[in-house]
Amino acid sequence: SGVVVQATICSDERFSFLESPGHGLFYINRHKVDKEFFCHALRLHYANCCHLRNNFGNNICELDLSTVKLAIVPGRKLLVNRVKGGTISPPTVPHESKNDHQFTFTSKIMGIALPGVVIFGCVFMCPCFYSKRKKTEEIALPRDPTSMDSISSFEMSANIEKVPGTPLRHAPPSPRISSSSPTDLYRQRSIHLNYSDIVKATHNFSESLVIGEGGFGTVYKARLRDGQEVAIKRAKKEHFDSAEFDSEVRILSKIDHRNLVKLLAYVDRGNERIIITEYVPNGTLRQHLDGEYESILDFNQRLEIAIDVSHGLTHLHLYSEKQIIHRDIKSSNILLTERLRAKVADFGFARAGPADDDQTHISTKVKGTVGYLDPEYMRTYQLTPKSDVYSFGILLLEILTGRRPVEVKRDIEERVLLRWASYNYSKGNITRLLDPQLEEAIDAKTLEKLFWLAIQCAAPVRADRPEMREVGERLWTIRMEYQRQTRIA
Ligand SMILES: Nc1ncnc2c1ncn2[C@@H]1O[C@H](COP(=O)(O)OP(=O)(O)OP(=O)(O)O)[C@@H](O)[C@H]1O
Repeated sequence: SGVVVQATICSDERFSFLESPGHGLFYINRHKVDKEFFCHALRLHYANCCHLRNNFGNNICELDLSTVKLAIVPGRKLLVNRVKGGTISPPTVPHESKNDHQFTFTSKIMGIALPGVVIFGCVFMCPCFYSKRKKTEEIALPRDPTSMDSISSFEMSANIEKVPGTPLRHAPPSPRISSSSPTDLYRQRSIHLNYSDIVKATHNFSESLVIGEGGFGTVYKARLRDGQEVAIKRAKKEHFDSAEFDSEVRILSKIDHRNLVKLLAYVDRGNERIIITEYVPNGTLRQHLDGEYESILDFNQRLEIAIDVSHGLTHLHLYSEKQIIHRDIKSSNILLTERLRAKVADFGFARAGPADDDQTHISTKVKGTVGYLDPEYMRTYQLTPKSDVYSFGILLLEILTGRRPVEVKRDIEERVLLRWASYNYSKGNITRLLDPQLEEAIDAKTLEKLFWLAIQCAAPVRADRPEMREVGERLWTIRMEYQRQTRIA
């Protein structure tokens, strides 16, 4: 006598429930789950702009958008736990067959445009895209202790002998520590700091030294006793028990590359989680593209920035001790030096790639920023370095057009950058795509190669995306050709 209602929504997950008076059965992908889990997952999909037909689930889960909408404002971070742990089957992933590589030009464009249409539909239909909010919010399903993500976090922390336990995960908060006991101090590259040094350097975390506010904390600019300028990121209390702080520290401590922001030290004790990195003085790429600085980035500078980012990512993917996937490549995470060279920042979502050579991917919860998230990763929960390549494709489009991945105030057909760029590329309207702030006339062939590269990077299927190293090489060649042309002209 119950009524079965079902809907297929984004990420290929099938939700169904049977409700009869005083009783309910809830399923995700035909696996029985409890109501709380069901509703949490449904809210997540709703928040992620899936269109739920006939108000599916609204009566039982009270899908009040105001509780979740803030998590998916375009350009903000999104954190999604995967549904797994034996109760729910992971989606099957299409094999990277030969056919995957045999798209014709038109089908590629179509393939790229279609997810754009989906995003576009979301932008159009989902009121959450219209809400504005400064701070990042996260939403997460209850953490599953058997998930690979939590296991690898645990294993990684066991490997870092210098990282003390994070007391807040295991014990009630202890009072703020201002001593210089060795446990509250992590020394890296000869920087010796303790909590009181940091309090001094930041004038007791003075508002006047704040240079930024991110999802996980406030960033201060400070000068150390030896005169060195540093950025000090102080984690927010509510994020103390998150894995992001540990992740950022672990990853940063192992890498040293001129296109990646360097970790200098960190303090991890009591209520404080503080990361000290090199200070990169010239703002973010997004601020430059938004015209917040006096001069507009010229075309050559933009190419150099793209090359720098590709080199930083190639280092993470290929040459660091462990393969690292950044997972949050976006223009506001690219910091610029005085000479306008780029450094990739914010490793809060970074994680190690597959440990085994035979493994093609890791299965993990989806993290990243809306607008930059690899659709295949979102659908399958399989993370590979190609997810960074996807985000890089969107970033390259930003660099060329000056636009953000999603701009809700634009006309409908222009709201989703990838879709708009793919459409115009396929019609041969390439010069239309170029940032109008650029005063130089750029050769159409150069632009075509660049847009094609960006569109390929942001292909919906990872098999169609180039490796990051190849991306860097192609950018390098395009820049050489461009410079040769400008010298001749
Ligand atoms: N090393 C640094 N040097 C100079 N400025 C920095 C540095 N690190 C961060 N900032 C500034 O602080 C801001 C906040 O950085 P943070 O990495 O905490 O967050 P975010 O990436 O902007 O936001 P979110 O966490 O939501 O992605 C940056 O946008 C940048 O302006």
